[in-house]
Amino acid sequence: MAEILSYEQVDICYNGVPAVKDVSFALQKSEILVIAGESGSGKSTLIRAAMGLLGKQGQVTRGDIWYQGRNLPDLSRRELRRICGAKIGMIFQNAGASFCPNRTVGKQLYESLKAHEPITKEAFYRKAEVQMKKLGFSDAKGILDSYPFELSGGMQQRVGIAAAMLPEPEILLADEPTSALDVYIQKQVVEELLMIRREYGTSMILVTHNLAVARRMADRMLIMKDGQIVEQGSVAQIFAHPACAYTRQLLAAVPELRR
Ligand SMILES: Nc1ncnc2c1ncn2[C@@H]1O[C@H](COP(=O)(O)OP(=O)(O)OP(=O)(O)O)[C@@H](O)[C@H]1O
Repeated sequence: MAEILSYEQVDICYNGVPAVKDVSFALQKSEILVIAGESGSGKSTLIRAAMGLLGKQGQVTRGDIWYQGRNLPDLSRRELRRICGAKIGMIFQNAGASFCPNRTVGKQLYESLKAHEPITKEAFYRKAEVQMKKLGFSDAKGILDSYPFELSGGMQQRVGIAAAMLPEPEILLADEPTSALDVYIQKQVVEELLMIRREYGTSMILVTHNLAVARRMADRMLIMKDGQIVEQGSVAQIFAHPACAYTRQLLAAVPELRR
């Protein structure tokens, strides 16, 4: 397998206070890597660092994050903008909440794709409909012609994820994409993400508290505590034979992902 994104001995601080300490791991091509661990352990910080989204207080103070031979923390804002979105997409807990209320979903997705690649409106609608159908949307045209308020929260989230896939990024970084959703919609979002990997071979890092989601989706898992990786391994190995006491504690109560 080929490494597509690689963290090497990364330290990250906010206002000089360490949040991530000496973290090394690599994401392989087409792999789904789940990062789990208690609140405040540094999971979101790790993936935000790749996108240059640590804010004014946050800084990678040591180590490298390699993508296509380039160390992401060393890139200028302009260089990073060319990679983020187009090559590395990111989705958040409320991916759908960023839609503007008074323009149709299609218009907004067209504008955001146009920022990454030159494309006519007609070509955009053709592409978006094909892509959304691939991801399990039965009425892609109806959704594109809707205003955001006409879609349920769960549908907005699913469309937000489809939107992140429009430029066909190689990597998708997902920060708690299911945590604001009821279990039924959670399952649809999980299936959508798995379909993305099947259809496009996208590599993913998924941050989640939800170990049922982790079990359904992950090839490999990293367990974080206090800014450090305390355990990593295949999902089968982590669930069947957790080596670390903290991992055993985390796994003690895993709800099933219901239909
Ligand atoms: N903008 C910020 N300014 C200062 N400290 C921050 C900032 N963002 C995060 N931190 C701190 O960095 C540490 C790691 O936070 P982070 O959000 O990465 O953890 P997490 O594991 O993703 O938590 P959660 O599961 O609750 O989202 C925490 O101690 C947090 O308080």
